[in-house]
Amino acid sequence: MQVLVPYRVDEPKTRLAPVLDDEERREFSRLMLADVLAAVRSAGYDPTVLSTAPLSGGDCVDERPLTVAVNSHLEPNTAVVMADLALVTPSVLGELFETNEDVVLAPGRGGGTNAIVARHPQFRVDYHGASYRDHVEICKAIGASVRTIDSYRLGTDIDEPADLAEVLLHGDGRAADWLDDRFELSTSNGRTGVKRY
Ligand SMILES: Nc1nc2c(ncn2[C@@H]2O[C@H](COP(=O)(O)OP(=O)(O)OP(=O)(O)O)[C@@H](O)[C@H]2O)c(=O)[nH]1
Ligand SMILES: C[C@H](OP(=O)(O)O)C(=O)O
Repeated sequence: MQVLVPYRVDEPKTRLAPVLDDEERREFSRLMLADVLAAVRSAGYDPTVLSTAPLSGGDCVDERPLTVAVNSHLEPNTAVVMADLALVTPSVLGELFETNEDVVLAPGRGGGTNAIVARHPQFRVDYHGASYRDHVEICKAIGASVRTIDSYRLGTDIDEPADLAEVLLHGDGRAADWLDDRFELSTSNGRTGVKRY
């Protein structure tokens, strides 16, 4: 199975700008990418980074917007795993990859789709907005069987400052180490967040 990991090189993780400056967002997003790639490899698969610009040898560079780029590299039996899943582990990826349905969806909080396995030849992605709902509708339209994976680790994409608390609480990769050197948990305002040391 082909495993694509989309990655936007320019201006990564803009929604983290309230707490991380430009250089920090670049560093942190690269470390999340590295953690995701390591987990895919440990699960027994060879990931391809679908990147908007060259990163290191072996990437597939495609400057077009996310949906167009992914669809043009979809072939039956392709997984798409986002690069901002800082909590992902080989075992949850194994659960995702070792399925049989035509399309397997791992929803993210807020309506997105954090990971997909697409085995049906007519399936196409449609990211942004409530893409999980859109992907279910696409499956209905093409008559594809669907399974939704209920997973905290696959469901936690790191988009907003509040998500960083999840990394401090449950991460153990390079991104979590990097964050742990700079931030600590803050429990003073109700919901657990992060604050700089
Ligand atoms: N190849 C490619 N990957 C993308 C593109 N836009 C986002 N991604 C990747 O898709 C995944 C999910 O991205 P989002 O969380 O929607 O956006 P983001 O760019 O990471 O962060 P924000 O700027 O805060 O929206 C991440 O792995 C991104 O690196 C794109 O246009 N092309
Ligand atoms: C790409 C997008 O990611 P989000 O903006 O939900 O993190 C989606 O999953 O449709």
